[in-house]
Amino acid sequence: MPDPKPAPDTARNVAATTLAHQELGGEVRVAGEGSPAEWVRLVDSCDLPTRWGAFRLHGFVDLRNGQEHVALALGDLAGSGPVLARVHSECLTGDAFGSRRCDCGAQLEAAMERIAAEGRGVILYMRQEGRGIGLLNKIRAYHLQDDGADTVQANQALGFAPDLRSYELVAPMLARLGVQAVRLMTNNPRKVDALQAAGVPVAERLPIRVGRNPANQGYLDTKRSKLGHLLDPDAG
Ligand SMILES: Nc1nc2c(ncn2[C@@H]2O[C@H](COP(=O)(O)OP(=O)(O)OP(=O)(O)O)[C@@H](O)[C@H]2O)c(=O)[nH]1
Repeated sequence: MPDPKPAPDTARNVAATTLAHQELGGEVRVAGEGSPAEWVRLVDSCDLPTRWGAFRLHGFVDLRNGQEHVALALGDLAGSGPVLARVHSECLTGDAFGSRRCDCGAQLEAAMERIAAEGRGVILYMRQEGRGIGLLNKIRAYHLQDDGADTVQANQALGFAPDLRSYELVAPMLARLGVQAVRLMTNNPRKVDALQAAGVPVAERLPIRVGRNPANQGYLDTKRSKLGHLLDPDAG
């Protein structure tokens, strides 16, 4: 039997790691104080050779809570013209384990491949697992979906909104990398609106319809019908 579920407001995945604690020193700010540009710090960068190309990996910390985020970059981001970009939300099950319950892993790989082919672009990998409810709550949500709930109903049954993500750190992270405007790979119009509202010029939205399979048909149909994703049911 699973352990009893904690109250939703204690369940957010915001625990600081050891490295983040070192970086934070005495600087932890209370949420809402200052501006997004002050909340995020670029800690360090390194080369990251990958299957698709030689990326640079940039590590950021959110000074409000110690949450760590990364950017995978290729080419001259500060050069002229909007940068091919993806703002990807963490999905351990899809990105690392090859889960077929969602389309996340296929989208991440497709984005890296497109950026490598173009020779310029960036992926912000935001640690907002499970649309912000965290990994263990996503497992609870999957359990409910095993029993018949859809992805929105499962979040709601656990006491969460369907989507808890925020995009306020995207603008300062991109600015730190020299990006002035993006061509955004996404099927999610709410993400485009959220980025524009946060001060990120989105010059173009590029669909990224990959990874449909028999195990995620219902999930993708719910994203289209309840969450507003621009997904053609017959798209590959
Ligand atoms: N709570 C919850 N989160 C999920 C589920 N399936 C995937 N996720 C999370 O959803 C996030 C990805 O959301 P999506 O809606 O696929 O993508 P999006 O980023 O809004 O839109 P795209 O840019 O088109 O991919 C990741 O954080 C995943 O961990 C689920 O059934 N329940």
